Amino acid sequence: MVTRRVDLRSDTVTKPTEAMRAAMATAEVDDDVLGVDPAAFRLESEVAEVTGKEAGLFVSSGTMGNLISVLVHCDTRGSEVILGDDSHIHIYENGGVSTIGGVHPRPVKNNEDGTMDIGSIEAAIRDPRGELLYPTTRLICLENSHANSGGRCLSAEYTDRVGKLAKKHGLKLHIDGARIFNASVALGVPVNRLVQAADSVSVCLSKGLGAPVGSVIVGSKSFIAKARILRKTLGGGMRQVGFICAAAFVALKENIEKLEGDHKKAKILAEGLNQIKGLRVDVAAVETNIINVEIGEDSKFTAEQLYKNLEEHGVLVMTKGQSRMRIVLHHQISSSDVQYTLSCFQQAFPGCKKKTATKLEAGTPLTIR
Ligand SMILES: Cc1ncc(COP(=O)(O)O)c(C=O)c1O
Ligand SMILES: C[C@@H](O)[C@H](N)C(=O)O
Repeated sequence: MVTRRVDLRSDTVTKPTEAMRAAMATAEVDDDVLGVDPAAFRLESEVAEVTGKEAGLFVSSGTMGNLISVLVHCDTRGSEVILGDDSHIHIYENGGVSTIGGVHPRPVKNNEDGTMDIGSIEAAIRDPRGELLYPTTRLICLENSHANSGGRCLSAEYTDRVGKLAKKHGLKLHIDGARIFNASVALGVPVNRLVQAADSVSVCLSKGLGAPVGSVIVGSKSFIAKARILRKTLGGGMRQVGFICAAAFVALKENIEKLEGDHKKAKILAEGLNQIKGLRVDVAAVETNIINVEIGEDSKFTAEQLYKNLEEHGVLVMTKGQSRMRIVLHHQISSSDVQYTLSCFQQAFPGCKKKTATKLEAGTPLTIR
């Protein structure tokens, strides 16, 4: 019988801490649809402050944050949004920008580091003289950190270049910042600098920061005013929402400092997995809390079979196709959980690669049972 559970499926799986539960129990709440919930206002103001934007709006999820942001920027029929072909908005949000918002997606190839070539973005911008034939480009979306590339971080300089391109063509720039705090910590760059060029950002409190629910979108006051109306239209107006905003405020205050530890554990786990014969991990690409693990063609396992093997030992991951799986670290995964996870993989793949182990950071002993 499995006595241990190590949930590495996502950083969305965390449970509220005691401090979050206490904050929820004592939260001062009121009707947020009427704009008077004090805990919601406090959280929105704090996230706006941290991101350097004028205002914020609490929404139920990152998906809703992205949807509202895209629809506010693309509020005219026939609008088109340029976004990564491997972006979360394009891949995992049920095509909401189109099915709900009537916005046409214009995917541009994501590079392995989560960026899109600036030239490719510019080439995708529609020529306004073709309006008889083409949709009208109104928005560019970036994602930082970039989940499907394995949590890779977009630099402030790259983001500024995309912002400059957007302005040159009269476009807006939205950043899916579900894990912007992970990028900030990994790069050592303040969040407000990373998103300086953006007209709007969707910031998840429910990912690496560990809040039970919610995101905050930030932007100009006029953008947020429109977003508030659209949130209500989409049924996202919540009444005494301060209960969950209070927990998110605790997450914002207490958990940013834990992100570096998540990243270090991810690196240690990545190093260990990459030493296992039959697995391949691009360790250098592990910049934050996400690890993509490739299962070798010569392996006896498919991702699904390995998933089941790990599950029998209480280790939960996500599969991504036949030969890839994703592991996501979060603040409720301990170093001991990392060691246990490595040993479970080791049992499934007996034998280490012949290559010498990649040098670990000093002081990070790695032992594989
Ligand atoms: C990069 C990214 N953006 C947006 C989302 C959507 O967030 P939610 O699951 O809260 O809708 C996710 C989900 O984890 C994500 O990874
Ligand atoms: C799966 C995906 O939608 C989710 N955002 C995650 O990263 O866990």
